[in-house]
Amino acid sequence: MRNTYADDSLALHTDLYQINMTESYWADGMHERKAVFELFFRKLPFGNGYAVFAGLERVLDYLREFKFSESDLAYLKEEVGYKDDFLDYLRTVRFTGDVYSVVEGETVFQNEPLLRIEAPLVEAQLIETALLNIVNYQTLIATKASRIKQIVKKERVMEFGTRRAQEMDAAIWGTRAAFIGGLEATSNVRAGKKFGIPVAGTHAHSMVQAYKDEYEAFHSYAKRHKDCVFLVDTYDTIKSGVPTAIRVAKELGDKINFIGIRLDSGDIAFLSKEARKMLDEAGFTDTEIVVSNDLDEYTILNLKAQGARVDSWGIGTKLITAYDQPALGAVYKLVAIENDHGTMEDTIKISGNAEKVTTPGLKNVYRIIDRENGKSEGDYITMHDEEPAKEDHLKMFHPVHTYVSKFVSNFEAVNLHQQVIKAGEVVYENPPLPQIQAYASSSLNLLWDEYKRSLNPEEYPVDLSQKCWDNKMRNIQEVKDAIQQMAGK
Ligand SMILES: Nc1ncnc2c1ncn2[C@@H]1O[C@H](COP(=O)(O)OP(=O)(O)OP(=O)(O)O)[C@@H](O)[C@H]1O
Ligand SMILES: O=P(O)(O)OC[C@H]1O[C@H](OP(=O)(O)OP(=O)(O)O)[C@H](O)[C@@H]1O
Ligand SMILES: O=C(O)c1cccnc1
Repeated sequence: MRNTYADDSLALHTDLYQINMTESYWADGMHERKAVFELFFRKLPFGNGYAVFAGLERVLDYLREFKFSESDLAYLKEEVGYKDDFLDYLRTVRFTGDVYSVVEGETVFQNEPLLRIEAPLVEAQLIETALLNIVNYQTLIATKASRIKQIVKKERVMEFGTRRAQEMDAAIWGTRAAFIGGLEATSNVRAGKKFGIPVAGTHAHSMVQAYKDEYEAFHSYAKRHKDCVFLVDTYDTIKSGVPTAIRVAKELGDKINFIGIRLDSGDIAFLSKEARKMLDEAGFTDTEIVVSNDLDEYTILNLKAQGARVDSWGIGTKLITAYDQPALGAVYKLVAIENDHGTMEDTIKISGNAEKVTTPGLKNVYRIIDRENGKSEGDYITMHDEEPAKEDHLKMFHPVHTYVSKFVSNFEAVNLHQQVIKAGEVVYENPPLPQIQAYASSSLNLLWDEYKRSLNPEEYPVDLSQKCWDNKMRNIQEVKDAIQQMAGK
C-alpha cells in the first residue's frame, strides 16, 4: 500500500517518540519552556583528522516550512490514536526558536556543537530526528569527498554515484555535499539543475554493445557530441579500444573536440600508462585519461604510487554511500532548560564512558588562530558569556586527558557560530555553492598538514575553557549528590 497526499509535509519525518514526548510536555504544561539542544558528533569519520560540515541549507528549508498538515494530523488521529485536543495543539506548532550554526564548508571536529537550537521544548524536540538525518549524511559525504580531493590534489574529480546511492534524496543531497567537499562535477543532471553544479560525463559500455562495434559507436557518438571521451575497455583496451578512439579522432579531426578516453576496468596503472604512450605517439598529447571503477582515496593513492597517468577521476559507490563508514553518529543533546521559576538550568547526561558525558550549558565554539603563522591552534569551547577574544592568553587543555594542555597568546578567536534563525525567521542567506566550496578549501588551509593526512592524522585539539570544565564538574557532582541522597532515603 502507498498513500499519496496533496498536502504532504516533512513534519512527520520524525520518530514517533518525539511526538509522544511532545504530548507529555504539552499535557504537563512544559511545552513552552525554553530548551537548548546541541548537535555534535563524537568521533571523526574514516579515521580522518577533520570533517566538513554540510546540511545547513536543507535544515533551514525544513525549519522554515515546519508545520503539520491536515493529512498528517488525520493520520496521527486514525493510526496512532492521539486525541483531538492534542492534535489541535499540534496544528499550531511552527518553529519559532533561534538557531546558531557553523556555516557549510566549515572544517569541524568531534564534540563541538555544530548547531545550537534555542526554542520552546516541543519545537526543539520534534525537529531532532530530521536535523540529525540531514546533517549526519551530508557532513559524512562532504568529509569523504574532501578526503578524496586531498589525495587527488590537482586533477578533476567527478561524482558518478547516483546509481549506487541509497535512493534519490541521497544521490541529490550527497552530490551537493560532495561538491562542497571539493569535487568539481557530477554526472547527475538533476543535481546540476537544482544546485548549479557543473555536469559532466562520457558514455557507457552499453552504447558500444548496442552498436556491436567500437568504431561505429564512437563515430555515432561524435556525430552528435562535439566533446568526446570514448570508453575504450569494452573488448580489449590496448588492442582495440585505444586504437579505435585514435582512428576516429584522426578521421574527424577538427569536427570534434577529442577530450580523451575513459578506462573502467583492468589494471588502471598499467593501462593508463600504455594508453598515454599510444595517445602521445598519435599526436594527441593534450588528451585526458579519465578513470573509474570502484575508486576511493586508498585506490587512488595506490594508483598514483604506481605512476598511473590519470587526468580525471570518476567516483561513485565508495563516495556516495560512504562505503567504509556509513554513519557519522552525530547526536542531539539537551544542554539547558528553563525551570519552574523561568530561569535557565543546565542539564547533563552522565555515562560510564567519560567521552560520552555531555558538556552542559549554553556554549560557543571558537577557532583559535595564531596571528603569526595564520594557522589554527585548536578549537575552544566556552560558556556562552565568555569572550576569549578579549583574553591575552588562553590555557587550552584536553577535555578528558586534562594534563594535556598548552598556553596560547597572540591569537584570534573566531566564533564559529552564526545566528541563522531568529524567532523562527531565517536570517542567514546561504552563499552560492561555489563560494561554499571555496570556503571549505580556505577553512582547511588553516590546519597544519599533520591534521590533514589521510592516515593516522594528529588529533586536533578541541578543548574546554576552564569555566566550561568547572561547570561540567559541578553538574556531575550535583547529579552524584542527588543520586546518593536518593539511595540514602
Ligand atoms: N593497478 C591497480 N592497483 C590497484 N588497484 C587497482 C589497479 N587497477 C585497478 N584497480 C582497482 O581494482 C579493483 C578491481 O579491479 P579488477 O581489475 O579486479 O576488476 P575489473 O577490472 O573491475 O573487472 P570487470 O571487468 O569485472 O569490471 C577496482 O577497485 C579498481 O579500481
Ligand atoms: O565504480 P563506481 O565508483 O561506483 O562509479 C560508477 C560506475 O558506474 C558505471 O559502471 P556500471 O557498471 O554501472 O555501468 P557501465 O556499464 O556504464 O560501466 C561506471 O562505469 C563506473 O564504473
Ligand atoms: O559519464 C560517465 O562516464 C558515468 C556516469 C555515471 C556513472 N558512471 C560513468
